[in-house]
Amino acid sequence: MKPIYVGLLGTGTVGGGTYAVLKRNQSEISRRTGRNIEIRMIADLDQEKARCLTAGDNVTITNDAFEVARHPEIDIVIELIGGETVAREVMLAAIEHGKHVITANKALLAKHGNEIFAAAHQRGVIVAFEAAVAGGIPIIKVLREGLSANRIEWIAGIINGTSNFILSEMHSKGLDFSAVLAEAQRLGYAEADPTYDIEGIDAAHKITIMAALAFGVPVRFDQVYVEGITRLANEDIRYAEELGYRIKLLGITKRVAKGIELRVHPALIPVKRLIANVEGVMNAVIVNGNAVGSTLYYGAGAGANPTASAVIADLVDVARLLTASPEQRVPVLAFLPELLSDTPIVTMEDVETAHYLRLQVTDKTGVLADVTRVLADHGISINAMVQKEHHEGEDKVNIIMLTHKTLERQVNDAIAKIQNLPAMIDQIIRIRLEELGS
Ligand SMILES: NC(=O)C1=CN([C@@H]2O[C@H](COP(=O)(O)OP(=O)(O)OC[C@H]3O[C@@H](n4cnc5c(N)ncnc54)[C@H](O)[C@@H]3O)[C@@H](O)[C@H]2O)C=CC1
Ligand SMILES: N[C@@H](CC=O)C(=O)O
Ligand code: NA
Repeated sequence: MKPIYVGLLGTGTVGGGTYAVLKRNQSEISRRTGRNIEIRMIADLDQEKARCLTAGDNVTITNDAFEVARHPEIDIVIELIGGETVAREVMLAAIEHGKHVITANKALLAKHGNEIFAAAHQRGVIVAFEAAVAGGIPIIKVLREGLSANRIEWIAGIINGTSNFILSEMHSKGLDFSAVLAEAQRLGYAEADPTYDIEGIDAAHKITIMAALAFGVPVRFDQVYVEGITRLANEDIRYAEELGYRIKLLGITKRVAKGIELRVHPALIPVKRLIANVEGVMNAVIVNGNAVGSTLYYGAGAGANPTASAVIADLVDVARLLTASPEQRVPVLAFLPELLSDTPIVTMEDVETAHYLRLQVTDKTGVLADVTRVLADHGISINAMVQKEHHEGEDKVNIIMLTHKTLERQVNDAIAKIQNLPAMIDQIIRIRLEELGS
């Protein structure tokens, strides 16, 4: 039987890994698909890089991604160039030319997914994107197929390898933020613009995609609440630890009475939870369904080989479905496109969580009474409180409070009031706390 011909766009970290893993595991993969899958054309602006990678293999190399996307011989196009402009145009061009498309580009799907999915549906081709969320963890497969018996209640995940790597190194080695980021970049984990990683934007892209699959809603990146790890201080990581918590950057989406929560922010998690102990570039995602309960998925969230594993799993899936009619395929967002719902995303002010608050105050009597009065006035009850001893010669103390679950709006109002008390020395630090129990 004729091999399946693939066009590969981009031979960087993921593209290079995809080429190498496909070559290495070719015979094993053919035993699964019954057909050979051959990368026949490659486009990269840096053609030399592509030549080194293919080392004399029978592959046509070009710097024009559109030439590959439109080529009549190509059955499947894999987009691994990143970005949102050319990537969007080339994906749409490939779809228009009847190619099935595979991408690892979460930014593209979170922002332009609705357009791309609609174009693919109309043309009857597949859009596959396992590598776009949580790297090598097959979480898209889980949400689309494995848990399809469930009404998904919530998802919480460590879904950015770079920021988890940074937090882990800061925590375990006390290393400086920028040195760790440079190492993550060297290892190929970080995005082309690493602010996407450290400011939570990449995690927001991924939670947007997971929310769409979990709840059967369109992708709505513009409505995610996003807060990164750049304002986290080492002392908060230390104080959290003393209280039995670890700080992680979480992507969370949850079904609540008013709609769907969709948020990314650092959070304290009890150290006893497995997910609190996920370190380095590893990712982990908890999916809670109303039949299965909580399930946990763990694996490498970034890097050449783990991401290639996900890209090639998509290749195998598409290869198996090439002869199936569109109605026989699993819907791209897990629910039938005509049955997607318009459940609203709730604003952050309407989200209810517990909080860690660190107040930096002048060490004098009456301060604590003033603070607790404001909290009580706002209906905020305190779960635990610690006063950290001040350093010699300093007039400042840190008061750490853990609150019970409270509406974000109430906490915002209370923080604003407390911030104005004369004893306050610095900005109040607030980090949300997630128990992540079942
Ligand atoms: N690096 C990782 O661990 C992961 C990356 N991703 C995603 O995979 C995609 C690729 O990421 P990386 O491989 O890390 O990037 P990269 O920067 O290492 O590679 C991109 C490649 O595309 C080429 N390229 C850029 N624009 C092009 C154009 N217009 N035409 C032809 N070639 C072009 C570049 O020359 C480069 O070789 C991105 O969307 C990224 O978000 C997803 C999961 C993990
Ligand atoms: N930059 C991303 C790469 C994978 O999606 C990350 O660090 O997780
Ligand atoms: Na994945």
